[in-house]
Amino acid sequence: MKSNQVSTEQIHLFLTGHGFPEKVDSAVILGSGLGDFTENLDEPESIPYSEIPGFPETSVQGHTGELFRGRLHGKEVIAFSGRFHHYEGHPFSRTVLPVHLAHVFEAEKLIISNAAGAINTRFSVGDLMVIDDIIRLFHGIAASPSEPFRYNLYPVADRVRALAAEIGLEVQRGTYIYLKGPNYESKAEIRAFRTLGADVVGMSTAPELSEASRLGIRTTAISLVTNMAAGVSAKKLDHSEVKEAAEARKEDFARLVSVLIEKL
Ligand SMILES: O=P(O)(O)O[C@@H]1C[C@H](O)[C@@H](CO)O1
Ligand code: HPA
Repeated sequence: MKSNQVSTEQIHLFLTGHGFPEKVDSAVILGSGLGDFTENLDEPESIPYSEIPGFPETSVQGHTGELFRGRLHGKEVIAFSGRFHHYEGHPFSRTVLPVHLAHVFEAEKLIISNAAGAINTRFSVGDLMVIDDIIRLFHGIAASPSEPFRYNLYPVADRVRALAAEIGLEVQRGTYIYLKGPNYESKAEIRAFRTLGADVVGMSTAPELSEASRLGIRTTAISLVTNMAAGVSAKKLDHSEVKEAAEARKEDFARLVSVLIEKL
């Protein structure tokens, strides 16, 4: 597994030489605007992506580009504050670098998060949703032709919702449709996606999920609804909504991830 000729094992060696543990319990990939989760880590340390050999930089607003380590409930955690999107020009092999690192750190759990637009009219801005199925359109991810798209969401969404309920949080469950982006969808596309059964739409997560499943990492994926998708509300879409919605729900998002790290 190479990124810019630096293997994930070499990156692991670099990080353990800079205070990171050999192994972690959980790895968390933080979606747009969700980087403040790292404020909840005990004894946090971080390294900017720009200082890690083989790490690309992030170019999307709301992704700081920093790798954190710390502890939560006494468990070792690494958190990627910033991910690599295919639409930024990264090949799929690079979009899954955080997943490869979770693997070399032998993470028992991976929690993937993202900002998403709601297609389901029963959803609202600020809703948290556990992904229980994925639709991909137009963009293959598998390394070789006709390889099936694999993903294995662990555990079942009901368990995530039950744990959320224990801390007084209501969490939706539903299907995430993956679009390459970077532009938002048209109203007609959103209507079409609704008929296909999609509940939210976003531009990440599916490649990471696929790779995590291939590597056998138990993975849970959470969307934060940052806006109603095109045409679902009359409001004009703007990336600033992503930041605002994430800011408004950052504590609840952190509580949810925290209980998943503790009890899943
Ligand atoms: O990294 P995520 O999936 O959270 O980022 C979403 C998709 C786009 O990059 C951006 C849309 O504004 O947020
Ligand atoms: O409406 C959206 N569409 C696609 N990706 C998104 N990420 C946040 N909101 C959206």
